[in-house]
Amino acid sequence: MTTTGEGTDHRAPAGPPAASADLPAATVRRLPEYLRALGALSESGVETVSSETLAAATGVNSAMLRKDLSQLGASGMRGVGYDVAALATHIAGVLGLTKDSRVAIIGLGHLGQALARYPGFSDRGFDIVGLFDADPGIIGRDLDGIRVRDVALLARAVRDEGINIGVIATPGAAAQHVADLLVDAGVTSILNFAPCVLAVPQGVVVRKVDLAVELQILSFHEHHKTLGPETAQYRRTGRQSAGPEDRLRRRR
Ligand SMILES: NC(=O)c1ccc[n+]([C@@H]2O[C@H](COP(=O)([O-])OP(=O)(O)OC[C@H]3O[C@@H](n4cnc5c(N)ncnc54)[C@H](O)[C@@H]3O)[C@@H](O)[C@H]2O)c1
Repeated sequence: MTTTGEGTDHRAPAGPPAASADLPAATVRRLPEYLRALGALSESGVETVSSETLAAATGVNSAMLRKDLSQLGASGMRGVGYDVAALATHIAGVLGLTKDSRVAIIGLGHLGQALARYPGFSDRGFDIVGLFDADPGIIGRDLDGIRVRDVALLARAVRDEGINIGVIATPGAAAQHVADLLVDAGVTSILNFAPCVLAVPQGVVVRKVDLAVELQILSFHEHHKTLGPETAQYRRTGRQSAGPEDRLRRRR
């Protein structure tokens, strides 16, 4: 048996998670990271892992990781650690990854084609089964064995082929129309890359991905790291104090 980490303190969870639908959103956001780290450990032949090692592999502190896992129903046992395979199965169950998802990408331009060709989705149980576009110059193209179809055929494909996740990679102006097509066909999970807010009925979950927003957040941290602690008041109140402005002017 291979174990990583000293001072192990938890074992694999037993039984189904209690009320996983009520998990805090922040915990849910961390679960895929735990799963990824557990997958890497498993591939290296590691069978048990301490909370400290798993926390280090996922970039969270170990107290938070233990709290997250206890909310999933993980029980702890000193000196044993988490069973890697059992914990991975448990988290996959909470995330609903026990059956493969069937994904359609709509909009096969620069981004859509990159997503369609990325092999990492199927490794994690997301099978890309449908590619749809509105441009006759793109419809009919073969992308790694999948033919791009006319978006007019989307609704029928959703019903006939069990597509349950739609990925929107069209320009913003077309995104709401595409979302409407997906929802009308019965899709209740949408990943939206277009820079717009989608209106969807209750019960439909939309996750928005915006790398520009992530870059802006990075920029914020970089900016305030450079300016130092004087900016704390600005961060708290939104009012610019004289200090950072002066320092900025000195740097220009
Ligand atoms: N979220 C992010 O981080 C991120 C990053 C890059 C791009 N984007 C966004 O992703 C989207 C795609 O970007 P891109 O660079 O690939 O654009 P692109 O112009 O290269 O591709 C867009 C594709 O959508 C297709 N399309 C247009 N209307 C359609 C419709 N009604 N139905 C089906 N297909 C339709 C076009 O024919 C084209 O193939 C844009 O909205 C862009 O702003 C987001």
